Amino acid sequence: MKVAVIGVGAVGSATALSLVERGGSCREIVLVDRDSARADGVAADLRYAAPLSPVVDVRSGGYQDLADARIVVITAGANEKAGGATDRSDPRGRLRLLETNAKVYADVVPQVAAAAPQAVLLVVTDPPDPLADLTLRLAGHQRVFSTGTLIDSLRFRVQLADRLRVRPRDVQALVVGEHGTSEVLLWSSATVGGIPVDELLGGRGDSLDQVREAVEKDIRYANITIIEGTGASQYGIGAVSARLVEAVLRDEHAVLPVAAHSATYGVTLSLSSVLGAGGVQQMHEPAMNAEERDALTRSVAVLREATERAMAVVAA
Ligand SMILES: NC(=O)c1ccc[n+]([C@@H]2O[C@H](COP(=O)([O-])OP(=O)(O)OC[C@H]3O[C@@H](n4cnc5c(N)ncnc54)[C@H](O)[C@@H]3O)[C@@H](O)[C@H]2O)c1
Repeated sequence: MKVAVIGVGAVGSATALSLVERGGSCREIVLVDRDSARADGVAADLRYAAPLSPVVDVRSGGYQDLADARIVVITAGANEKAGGATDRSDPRGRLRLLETNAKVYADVVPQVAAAAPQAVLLVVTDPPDPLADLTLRLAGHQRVFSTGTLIDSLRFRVQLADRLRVRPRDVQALVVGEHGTSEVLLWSSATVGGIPVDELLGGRGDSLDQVREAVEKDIRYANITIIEGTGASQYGIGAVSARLVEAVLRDEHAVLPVAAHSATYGVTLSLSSVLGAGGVQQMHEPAMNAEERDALTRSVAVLREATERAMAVVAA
């Protein structure tokens, strides 16, 4: 099975490495970048690592090489550092990249859709949710989803696990809404072993308000913390993207907080989504208290406005 990655910068190359190392789900990886020398270099580097993994061929190519790809992962575009989106006090966050990256998508998506008309399209570029709505429009089909808040939900689980001294795999906790500053952390349904996390945190004598504030800040701005150290957040999202590719190729019906267009809300947002062949097959609303529901309504309003701006860039 063929997988393509468009944009072979920090995130695209980390995604390709994770695809090679996870192994088994794809047989061929094609890397495409407008900087073809970069795609050639990353493909050559990875090809020499591939013999250590289950059989996979890695090569660079052009859009013509996307024929028969089952899924195309799009990471092309400016990142937060290049796009000046690294100010924690700026509520726009990743939305600052919207105009720049909508123009990149206007170039990339029609070429992808023409070369691989049956492929599922996974949007990774920031801001991923409005760009996924734009991709729906540009590709002319519904097999589009974004990485959404899976990365934020993993960060939430890791932060809670650290504080509770349990392994992150055993923490059930979701972030929904926008992958961005308006995202909503669902504290009311976060559990460990069936026990609400609030109860466990309270039992440790910690001030719940203080813990919440610290955790929310760490998660909402985790990208900036990473970028301050390395210039680009890449390994976490690379692993997330490879995991999502696997869920689609294996038709897993995996339940994950990824984003797809919701007819109910009229935008692409993350809820509890069922992922398999063809992309997101069902979306369900996790349990929320009134405060969380209000926050989700605000997040949807942010996404609606951003999606309109993305469409306007392409219409102009
Ligand atoms: N969804 C998430 O959770 C998440 C996490 C981290 C980063 N990101 C986003 O992923 C994107 C990529 O980040 P990065 O750090 O890899 O950036 P990068 O600058 O390292 O790489 C971007 C690549 O895209 C290529 N590119 C640009 N325009 C292109 C076009 N028209 N056609 C083909 N290729 C093109 C560039 O040549 C470059 O190699 C950014 O928007 C970043 O903010 C998203």
